[in-house]
Amino acid sequence: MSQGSNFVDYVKICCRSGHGGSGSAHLHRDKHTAMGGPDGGDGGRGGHVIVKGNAQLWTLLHLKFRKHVIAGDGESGGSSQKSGKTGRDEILEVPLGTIAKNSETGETLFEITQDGETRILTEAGRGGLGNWHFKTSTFQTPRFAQPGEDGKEEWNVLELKLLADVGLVGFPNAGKSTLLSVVSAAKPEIADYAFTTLVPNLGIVAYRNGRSFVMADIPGIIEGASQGKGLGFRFLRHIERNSVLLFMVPADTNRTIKEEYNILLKELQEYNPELIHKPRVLAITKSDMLDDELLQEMKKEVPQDVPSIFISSVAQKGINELKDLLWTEINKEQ
Ligand SMILES: Nc1nc2c(ncn2[C@@H]2O[C@H](COP(=O)(O)OP(=O)(O)OP(=O)(O)O)[C@@H](O)[C@H]2O)c(=O)[nH]1
Ligand SMILES: [Mg+2]
Repeated sequence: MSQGSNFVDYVKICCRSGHGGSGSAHLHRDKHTAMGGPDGGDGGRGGHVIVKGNAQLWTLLHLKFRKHVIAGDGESGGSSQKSGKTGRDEILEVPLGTIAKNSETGETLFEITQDGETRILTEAGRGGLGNWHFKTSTFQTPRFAQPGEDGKEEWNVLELKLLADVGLVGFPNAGKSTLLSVVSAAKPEIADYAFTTLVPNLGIVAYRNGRSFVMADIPGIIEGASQGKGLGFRFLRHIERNSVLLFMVPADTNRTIKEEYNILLKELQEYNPELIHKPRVLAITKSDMLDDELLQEMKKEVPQDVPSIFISSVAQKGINELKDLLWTEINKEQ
């Protein structure tokens, strides 16, 4: 995260849910009744730690500094069967696509996919029952009630997989970050060395008539990324959800376009065969480096089984056509 990234995809939070309030052991008493029956109310449940989906959020950044989250305790029950107040819930709002895990066991608890969806992350203690519950025909005056249940304290992890419409797939230096910086307001780091991008960047791409889509710049994958080499492996998981994959091959590759495209495909397939079924577009980047003759040559050797386009982020060539191609593919899928 040292690159000033606006993207946080992992937070670990200590969550404490509230204790349940204790039930009341009150016996009814008024002017006319000296020794009434049991009327102690139930204790209120403690507060849960709750996770709630919010479609307006894109990162977990706002939770980065919340190391401890403490929900309120439930209150004790009162006389006249009055229930104790419920403890205050703590609600953590998260972007869609957030996965909750127990940090100790690594077990996945749930995933938030809908706006407004709520799930309990750390369950609160139940309130204790008041004494009137324990009254029977042979036992008229229970002078005891149930204590409230304890809350829980546990470490949980929230993890976000990018929910982007387009994921950029290419070797380091293919020009992925440059493209993102040209089509969106995102300002990823760009440099002429490999692995400039160490964390994924998100950008919102403005399209015609006020419409937009989300593009994710994913750190470069290299040959063997699916075997765990290079950084790509750690981040490949972010593209599992991207609905369209934009393959990027630089015009100055020392392989042929087809070769490089096929290597990228193979990497993805080895990592997760399902990725192969996602719609794809191929962009040949840095086309400003080609003279007309070379461009015509190379156009003949592009793979025919994928929509493709020559672009130059630097010279702003082919960018609108690329957006058209992507838009068509994004909307085909739905
Ligand atoms: N001539 C030319 N150079 C480009 C173009 N796009 C990117 N570059 C250059 O290519 C180099 C790599 O660009 P990046 O955008 O950082 O590449 P990347 O794919 O994000 O690389 P990693 O983050 O390392 O995976 C930089 O020096 C860019 O200036 C282009 O359209 N034309
Ligand atoms: Mg980059």
